[in-house]
Amino acid sequence: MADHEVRSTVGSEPSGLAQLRWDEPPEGPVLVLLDQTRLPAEEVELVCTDVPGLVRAIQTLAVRGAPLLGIAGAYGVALAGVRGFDVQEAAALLAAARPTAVNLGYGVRLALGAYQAALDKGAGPREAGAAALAAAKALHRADAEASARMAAHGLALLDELLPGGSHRVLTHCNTGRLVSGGEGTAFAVALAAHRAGRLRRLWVDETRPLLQGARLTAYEAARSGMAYSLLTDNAAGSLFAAGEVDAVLIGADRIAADGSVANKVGSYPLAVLAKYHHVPFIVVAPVTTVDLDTPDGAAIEVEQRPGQEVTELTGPQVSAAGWGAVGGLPVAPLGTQAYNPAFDVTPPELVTAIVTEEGVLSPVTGGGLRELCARSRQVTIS
Ligand SMILES: CSC[C@H]1O[C@H](OP(=O)(O)O)[C@H](O)[C@@H]1O
Repeated sequence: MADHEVRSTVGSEPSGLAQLRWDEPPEGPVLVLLDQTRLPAEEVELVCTDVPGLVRAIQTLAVRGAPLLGIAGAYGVALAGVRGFDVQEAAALLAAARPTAVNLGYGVRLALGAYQAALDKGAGPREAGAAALAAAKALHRADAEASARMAAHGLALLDELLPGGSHRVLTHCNTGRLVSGGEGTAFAVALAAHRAGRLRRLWVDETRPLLQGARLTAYEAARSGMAYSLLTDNAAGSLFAAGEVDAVLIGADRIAADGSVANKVGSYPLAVLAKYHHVPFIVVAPVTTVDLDTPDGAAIEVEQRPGQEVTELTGPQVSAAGWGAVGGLPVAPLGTQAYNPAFDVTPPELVTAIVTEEGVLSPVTGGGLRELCARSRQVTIS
């Protein structure tokens, strides 16, 4: 069950609503999400009281973005545990909600492992649920810390690569606080550059078809005070040709063992443009987005989404018809078939650097990735 509770409408100042928070009202524990399908028009909180409601929120991108999906997945297992639902079934439903972002499965497994370990030590279901909740909260904190460290590493890299000290950065999709326990991944680097007085402009790809750039990155950029301009995805090429892009900063949903990067569809063409125009193409992602069990880009499952998201002008929304029901403005003849992959894959040779909380990997090699992951500290559950 997931109910909309309008807590605020968008004003000039951020409402301060958290992108995701655990709450324990008298009627029982809930997971509260800032519904990203309603932004930027409304800041609406979605209150999830059970796992099917959270699964629908994930599938309709009310909650989205790899790191935050991991956190939401962990809280989903905790919600099942503390409310006495079937935790194994809940974990399976959550892990299958979206296939590409590896963080989702990671978060689910982390909380499920804590739940099972508590049971193995003789705890009852409620205590085990509390252990899963502690794991989810620990992941939430760890991601916020990772975001801050990525921002610092990323800004240092920009300063090293772009000595002018006034960076024009292009970004794709949305990678700010709406995808993270902290200030995000790629957007957090741009924010750090802005705060340091070294961001001349953020070029924001609108990111068709769900417009995460226009709706969400512009929303976050506007509130940060940085100079930014929105562009249609197909205008990016002319910006490169005009010499207006100093670097590309993007996030990731899954990084394979060879350094191939799955990210929002439209990322691969930017990597080709960056290569042709000798512009750094920088991926910013926490180590939890690296999947050493997936050997290469061809092995990454790319989510295929409903064609209506292309043939109608709107984002997905939850409705009586369930997730994926889209009530938009048709922009193509009725019955038009659409190709709508949610992601594409960029090969490592087109990636200048991968910035993680453990440091920067450049050039991108499988060995370097494994070494970086080996440095990563496990999430400590207090
Ligand atoms: C840094 S995670 C953000 C990542 O997630 C987005 O996908 P979606 O909006 O479908 O969740 C996109 O790939 C971003 O780069």
